[in-house]
Amino acid sequence: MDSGTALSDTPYRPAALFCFLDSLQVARAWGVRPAWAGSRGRPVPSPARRAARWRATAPAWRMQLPFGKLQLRLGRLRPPKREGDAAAGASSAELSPAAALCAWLAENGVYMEDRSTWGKAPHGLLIADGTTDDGEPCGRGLLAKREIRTGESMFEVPLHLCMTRGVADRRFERLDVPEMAGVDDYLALASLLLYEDELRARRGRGECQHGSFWDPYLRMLPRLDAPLDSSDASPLNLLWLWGEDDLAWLEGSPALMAARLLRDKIDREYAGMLSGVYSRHPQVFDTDSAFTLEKFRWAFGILFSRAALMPSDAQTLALVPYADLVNHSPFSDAYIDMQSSSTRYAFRPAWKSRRHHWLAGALLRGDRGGDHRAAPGEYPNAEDVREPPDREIVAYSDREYNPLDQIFVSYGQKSNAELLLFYGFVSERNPYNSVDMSVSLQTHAPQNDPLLERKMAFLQECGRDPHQPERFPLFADRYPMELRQFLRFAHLTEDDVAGAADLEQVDVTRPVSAANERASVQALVDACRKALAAYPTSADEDDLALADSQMAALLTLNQRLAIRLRRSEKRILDKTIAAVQREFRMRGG
Ligand SMILES: C[S@@+](CC[C@H](N)C(=O)[O-])C[C@H]1O[C@@H](n2cnc3c(N)ncnc32)[C@H](O)[C@@H]1O
Repeated sequence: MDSGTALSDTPYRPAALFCFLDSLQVARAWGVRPAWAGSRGRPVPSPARRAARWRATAPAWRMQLPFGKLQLRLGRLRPPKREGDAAAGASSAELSPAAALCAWLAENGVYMEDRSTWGKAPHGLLIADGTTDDGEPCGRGLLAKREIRTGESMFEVPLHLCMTRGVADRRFERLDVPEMAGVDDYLALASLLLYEDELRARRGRGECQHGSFWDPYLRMLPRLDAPLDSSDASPLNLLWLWGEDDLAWLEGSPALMAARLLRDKIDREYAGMLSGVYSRHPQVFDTDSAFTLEKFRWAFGILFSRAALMPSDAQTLALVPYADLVNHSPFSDAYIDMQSSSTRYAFRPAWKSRRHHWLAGALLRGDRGGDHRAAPGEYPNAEDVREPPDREIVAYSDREYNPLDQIFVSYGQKSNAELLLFYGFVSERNPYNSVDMSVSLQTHAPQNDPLLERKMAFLQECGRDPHQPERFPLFADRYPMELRQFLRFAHLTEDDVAGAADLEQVDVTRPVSAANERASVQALVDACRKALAAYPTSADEDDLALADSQMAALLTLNQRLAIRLRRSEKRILDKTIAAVQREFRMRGG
């Protein structure tokens, strides 16, 4: 290199993660919606606009009274009863988790029927236990039960069924833990999840009568101790929860460090809660069983992989039963959001079990149906802590679905490393896959670059820290022009800036000089080669390990995921080298 400035060899640290680590506010810090939200960077039509589009294109039956010929035709379309259909009359303990969830939704005002009724289309979805996308297992998912049209609302889940920050605040206020109102949203929601999950577990052990209001939802959540590669129980298998043996398969990948940092951060958050709120209220937070470090990690894993931050109201972070069964497709434009309720949901004993509850309560003069063993903190219907029923969570379909097609939403435009870190899977055909490249002025060799001081001062004026690396994502088919501009800037020589009063006058948005262009291109190629050399295996070896069925059969799920991730990163680095060199040659370099 002909200048003293160069690409830094600082280890990769994903910018997004670092913002997150600073504040724990994943989505807000990223400036994007997290788990669910699609179309990052693109204008998002409001739910009202989508609803209007849906109404405009809605089939006639959507507007009609729920009887007549059309009703009969729809009746024929009905698929056979499946596990996900609410099994009338059975108690929730006898039902499969999916059926119990559907029954609970129906009891709480969600329209789950197969036939249309006043102003309501038939419920369009069913829960499938083992789904796949592109041949890869996705765990549970939602399938279309009938044809679903573009723009149609696929489901509506009332906000009063969701776990939100507001619910956590009200819940812990009633438990006499006012400090919870002052902690971060994620910490409050994780604590609520652990508290409710302990009620569920105690009910399972016969230690209390009702358990949690969210019992059927909690039963559906993946667990840390569910066996990997199991088809019935779903394991929570996010990268940052992997053991060191599995992480070692990611040597060379930036994701390895990201996983360790995230786990350390969560562990520190736990230590903070343990020495603060939890230890001050031992009667609420049992740190020997319900609020252990392992369970705290589980709760954060659930929040990262399932909680939704609503695009229309970035303040609302929610665990949304049922909606969080939709799997991700990077090709989907659908996302979940919140809107004013289209139905008058009400807390009233209108459904069978509630009517029974209310009747029994009335007969026993307010004894709430004779719940003899209600444990402290047990709220059978949790009505006084739930959100008001004036809003609902919806997702509008971005395409047509045929019966039994799996429906998808987008969790956002995420790289494979982000998908593995926060969701536990890698997408083979992910157009948003990227590898971050770190570049900086090399401060340890200032004597070689007479312009180094000026360059550092200039970066500082631009609001950047010259001692910190700048990170840019490399995609398979593109990289940001800002990366080239930074490299041109880093490699400016005195000849390049001759005649310019200050560095600002040098236009790095286009080639500055032949030598500068050669140096900056070479720096990028060298950085990619260095990143490739950090992996202990080549892309060909990874391909072979996955393609050879005998070798692949010897690998565990996590080993396969690790190989798929690092192979996808190497492909990007290879393609970047080829593209940069081609571009340089085409410009006559
Ligand atoms: C919001 S949940 C979706 C429901 C989930 N499949 C379940 O069994 O409960 C997100 C999780 O689903 C799985 N998932 C979602 N989309 C996937 C995909 N395209 N491929 C593989 N797994 C996927 C991942 O395990 C992820 O952590």
